[in-house]
Amino acid sequence: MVSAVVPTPSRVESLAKSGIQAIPKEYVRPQEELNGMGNIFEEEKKGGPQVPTIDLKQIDSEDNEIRERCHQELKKAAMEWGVMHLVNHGISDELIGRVKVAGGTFFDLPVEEKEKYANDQTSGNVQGYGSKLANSASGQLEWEDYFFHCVFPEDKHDLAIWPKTPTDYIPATSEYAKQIRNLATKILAVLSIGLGLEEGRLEKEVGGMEDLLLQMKINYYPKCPQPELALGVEAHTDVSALTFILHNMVPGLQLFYEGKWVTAKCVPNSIIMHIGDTLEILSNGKYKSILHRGVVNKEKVRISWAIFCEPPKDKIILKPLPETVTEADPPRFPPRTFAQHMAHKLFKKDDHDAAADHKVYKKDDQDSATEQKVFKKDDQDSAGKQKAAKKDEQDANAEHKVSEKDNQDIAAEESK
Ligand SMILES: O=C(O)CCC(=O)C(=O)O
Ligand SMILES: [Fe+2]
Repeated sequence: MVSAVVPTPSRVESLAKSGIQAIPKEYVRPQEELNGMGNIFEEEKKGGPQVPTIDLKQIDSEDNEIRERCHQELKKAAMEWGVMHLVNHGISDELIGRVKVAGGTFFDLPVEEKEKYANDQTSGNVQGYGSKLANSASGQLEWEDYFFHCVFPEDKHDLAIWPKTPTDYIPATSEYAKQIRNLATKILAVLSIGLGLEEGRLEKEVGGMEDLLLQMKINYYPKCPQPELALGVEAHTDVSALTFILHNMVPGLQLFYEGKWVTAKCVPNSIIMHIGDTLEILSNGKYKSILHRGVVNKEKVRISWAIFCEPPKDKIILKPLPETVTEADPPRFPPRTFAQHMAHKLFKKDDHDAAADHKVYKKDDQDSATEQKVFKKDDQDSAGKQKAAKKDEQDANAEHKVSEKDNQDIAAEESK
């Protein structure tokens, strides 16, 4: 008798729908990444420190005092948390509803239909429908599929690769991207003023209207039979300047704040905004890029729509702006282009993974002793802040995030 060849599903959605009770070992994360994870619905109800909610209604108020109060709150949240729920952000619920329906309808298509949009990471084509590559036997996978594409500026986006179904996908998503771009300008102005800079400064430093690139990643997290063993998105900081996130009101986002994982509550009509590494660098660490991860569950599919606002890869050298540096507070980050910054994070990947990926990585900052003294930001941040667990290069491009985690740090921190 000829034994049937069972195709290995390459999409997490297919795996989830196959009825398996136990997840394949590639999706089982090491114990130190899972400590204190809990059931996400229970976690969402917990008290303790909460991601701040910032009301932007008065961001442009004519009244100096009222406007100032709004600006101060935004600045404080960017400095203390580096992540916040934005409300009264000026983007209509109707448009946001359309974006969610469009993305949701696309992901409701059969996997075979979505495969027509599959990206090809091996040839460097990261745009389209994808999942993290199973690049080695020990490679860790994430419990999600995604759709990734550039959404702004218009001369850099390629509508040919955007979903054609549903028909509202393109109009809704491009209009949303345009409005997010304008919101980014306003936020960057407030954050510039918050550093004592002229209001257009950060906008210019990240590339302005022409060069700041907006990339959308729709994260689709299927139901997971063993959510306590998996991660939808592993712990990382975003490399972007700013990231704006919508979701389908299913909890899943966790932030590593003061040594503990805090679950973001689902705030109606809000947009979650992250400060990414780019602004952390430009502000010499005054604005924080917070470590975060995506947790999955058994009961509900979770979808999130992240727009990463990123400086051009090679055109701009990112380094602390002179105005943010003093003798007492020297530069915490060495000058690097955005591409170099991403590569540097990848270099910090541990040797074991590096071998598995058939790439040569240097150990964390061993390249320069001087650099370690002046620029070792991870130490300054907090002993508890987790570092290093990495993505392969294509994945990092596709997901515009690079994970950071030091297993011992996590174990030490979370066993407290
Ligand atoms: O799904 C989320 O809420 C967060 C996803 C995320 O962190 C990312 O795509 O970089
Ligand atoms: Fe992220």
